[in-house]
Amino acid sequence: MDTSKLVTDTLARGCAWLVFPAPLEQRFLRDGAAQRLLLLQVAGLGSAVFFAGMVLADYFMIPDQLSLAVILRACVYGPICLLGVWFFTRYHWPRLIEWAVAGAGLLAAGISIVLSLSSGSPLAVAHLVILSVVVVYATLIGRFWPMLVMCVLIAAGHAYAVHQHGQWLNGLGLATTLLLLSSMVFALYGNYTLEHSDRQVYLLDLQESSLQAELTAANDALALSARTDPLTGLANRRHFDDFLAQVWAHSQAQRSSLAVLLIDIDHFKRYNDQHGHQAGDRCLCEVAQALAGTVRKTGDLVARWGGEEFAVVMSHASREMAQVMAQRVVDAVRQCAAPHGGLATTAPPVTVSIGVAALTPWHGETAQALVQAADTALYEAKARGRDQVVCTPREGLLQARIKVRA
Ligand SMILES: Nc1nc2c(ncn2[C@@H]2O[C@H](COP(=O)(O)OP(=O)(O)OP(=O)(O)O)[C@@H](O)[C@H]2O)c(=O)[nH]1
Repeated sequence: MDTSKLVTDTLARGCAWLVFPAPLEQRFLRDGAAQRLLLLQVAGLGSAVFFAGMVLADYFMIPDQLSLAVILRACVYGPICLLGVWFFTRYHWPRLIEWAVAGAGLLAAGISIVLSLSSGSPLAVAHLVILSVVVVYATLIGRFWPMLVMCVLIAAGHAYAVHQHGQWLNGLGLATTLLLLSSMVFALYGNYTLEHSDRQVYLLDLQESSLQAELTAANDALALSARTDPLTGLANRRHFDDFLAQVWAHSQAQRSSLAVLLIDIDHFKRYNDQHGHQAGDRCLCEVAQALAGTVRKTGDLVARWGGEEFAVVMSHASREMAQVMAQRVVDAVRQCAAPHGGLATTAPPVTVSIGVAALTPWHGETAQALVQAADTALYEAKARGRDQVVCTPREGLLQARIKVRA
């Protein structure tokens, strides 16, 4: 299934369970991985500092266990947290890192429960409020499902601790229980809402970028078809005109020579009459291929001029270079697989006649005049018996003629 359909379906279905179909979920994790990692790195380092700072609460509430608290906070939780941050910075496991956040929360809560249970202080039960702080801190950054599991386990640990303290449903035990449960409900609700909107926004972004990509592809295809001849796949007349105008301007600025070749298939009407229009189309394609295979220099363009005529623009090409290229085209077409067969004198191969014109453009001349000159040369090639190249006069002479015409 393609991504854009998957995204549309998922948007329509909604993501109430905070999980996308597998390929989308993988992409969601991958795309958000760098940002999540940064957040969790900062939060992980912050939690090591924050949890060490909790030693102040230990000092006031369970002074008899202060040294154990320092050991557990500074020598157990802190290093494990730093190790986790190092591990996930080195190994990018976006799914596991979310569960590691829950693991860190559970470790912090576990340490608080151990400290509370091992203390004989009258405030040992009140010390369990730290669990609410742990829950809020973790759910601010964690993903919903790992946080839900963490909350359930912390709630069970808390219930066990107040039960051990003998304050199940009374006094401070009840107060810390209510505080913990309400913190969990609010924190999880906020967490769910945030993750839900996070996912929704991700889907909408994805949908927009895939629509954008489709639009760009459609525009590109449209632009390509607007300048391509559908039968031969060569550039069409419009593209030829635009390209010639560009090369002309460039050659004028650079004072370099350019050439135009006009190519016409000989006796093509007879070919059509003999073999039918479809075979004529195939023949046009073969000639087009022969042309494209011969004129391959970047900066040159082969186009279908219209009907059975083709045209070539050669940038940075002198009259002599263009003449050599035209002769190669004549040979290539003669060798291509299309047998003429329509006329005894030209059978077996299909042949072309070519008119060549080349000059260095000066002000006052136009590209159209150059094409006109190539057309006149083509006419002459036909008149001289076809299957040949005729070049316009040398540059100076051609320039003079073009000026006279203009
Ligand atoms: N099959 C096919 N034939 C085409 C296409 N476009 C033009 N033609 C045919 O090309 C032929 C051109 O004929 P003419 O202009 O008389 O030229 P010619 O028979 O090639 O004769 P010379 O150019 O003088 O050698 C016509 O029969 C057109 O129908 C096309 O797209 N496909």
